[in-house]
Amino acid sequence: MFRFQQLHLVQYKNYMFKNFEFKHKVIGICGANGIGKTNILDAIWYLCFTKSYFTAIDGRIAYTPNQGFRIDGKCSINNQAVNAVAILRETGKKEFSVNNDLYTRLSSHIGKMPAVMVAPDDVIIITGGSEERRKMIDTLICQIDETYMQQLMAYNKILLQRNALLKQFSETGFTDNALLHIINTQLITAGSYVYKLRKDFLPAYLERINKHYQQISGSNEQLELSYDTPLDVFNSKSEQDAFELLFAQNHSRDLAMQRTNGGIHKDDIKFLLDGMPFKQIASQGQRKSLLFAIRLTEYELLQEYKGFAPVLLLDDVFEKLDEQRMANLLLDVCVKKQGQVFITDTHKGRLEAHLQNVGCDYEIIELV
Ligand SMILES: Nc1ncnc2c1ncn2[C@@H]1O[C@H](COP(=O)(O)OP(=O)(O)OP(=O)(O)O)[C@@H](O)[C@H]1O
Repeated sequence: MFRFQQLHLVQYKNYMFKNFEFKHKVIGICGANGIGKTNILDAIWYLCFTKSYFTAIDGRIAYTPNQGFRIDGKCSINNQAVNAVAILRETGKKEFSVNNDLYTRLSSHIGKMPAVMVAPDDVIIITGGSEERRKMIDTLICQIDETYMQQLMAYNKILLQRNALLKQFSETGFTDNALLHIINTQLITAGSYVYKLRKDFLPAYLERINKHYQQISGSNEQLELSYDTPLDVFNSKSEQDAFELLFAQNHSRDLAMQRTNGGIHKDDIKFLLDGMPFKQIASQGQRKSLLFAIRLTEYELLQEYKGFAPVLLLDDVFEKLDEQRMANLLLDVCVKKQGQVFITDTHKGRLEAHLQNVGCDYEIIELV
């Protein structure tokens, strides 16, 4: 079991200095727009992922006009006390420690404190570009497989180097094929691992999303989800061979365009509804149902791989679904599922009524 008991914020967004205690399984956080509800969820996310869910640049997090912040979280994971501390020093230096052990590599923390967020802007996963869906897959698999994360980081770094090299070839008018071969080999080694895991992992993941979608939407809509990768053309080959063939096929194009046209950085997930692209024909409600289906699947998979439930962070979800669907979902996540749930809403009465209705063990934090 993974539970937060305390969260202490110093100069984190709108909190100059604030302490929160959590004693229950479900924590409802309510208050007016802009009061800082989401910022609490974000601070929890920060402790789980060593970065903010909403703010890409750490320097923008500190309570304006100060610099630097600190988040202290006390939790228990399978009855072990865990004290996670994230600090951004005024110099811009970032430190992260668990039980006073300072990480030398922040990435080693990923997966130790699993979490799932549902936030209003997340429908971008469905409506946005392919990078949003790759981020969705990677956030999940990185929490499950540490090597995947390392290989993915290596791939992204080498990809930048390869693109810079292609540019340099064009500028100097000289193509160093020997050097390109070396960098291709490095890229293929890292990429093959990521490709293999995506290929092994995604079919069952997508099937589960589909199952959850049918349950949430209460319909028999024909939703099709598939892993879409340029490496597919060589599917019968090993991952390594597929990559080599793809690079060989794209060789002249890569040189002409000065960038790498094929690889796992072009992967996508295709969502089709009744044979049509989901984002083109789905209603708001259908998009929201799919988003919940995605997050519930992530939750379940993390629970299975970790042996304990992740923390679930639900930001402003009441606007997302109709009353009955919301009630069903809350019953599922607040009662049937094991993990701790943080849920924000502007209306205290509505939030409390929902939590009372499902009969869960809850507390309300009212921000004023
Ligand atoms: N670096 C910062 N310094 C000071 N205040 C900040 C900083 N970053 C964000 N804020 C403040 O945090 C507030 C937004 O907080 P948050 O998003 O948590 O609100 P919320 O209660 O979730 O609102 P809503 O109900 O509208 O979603 C804003 O008032 C914003 O000005």
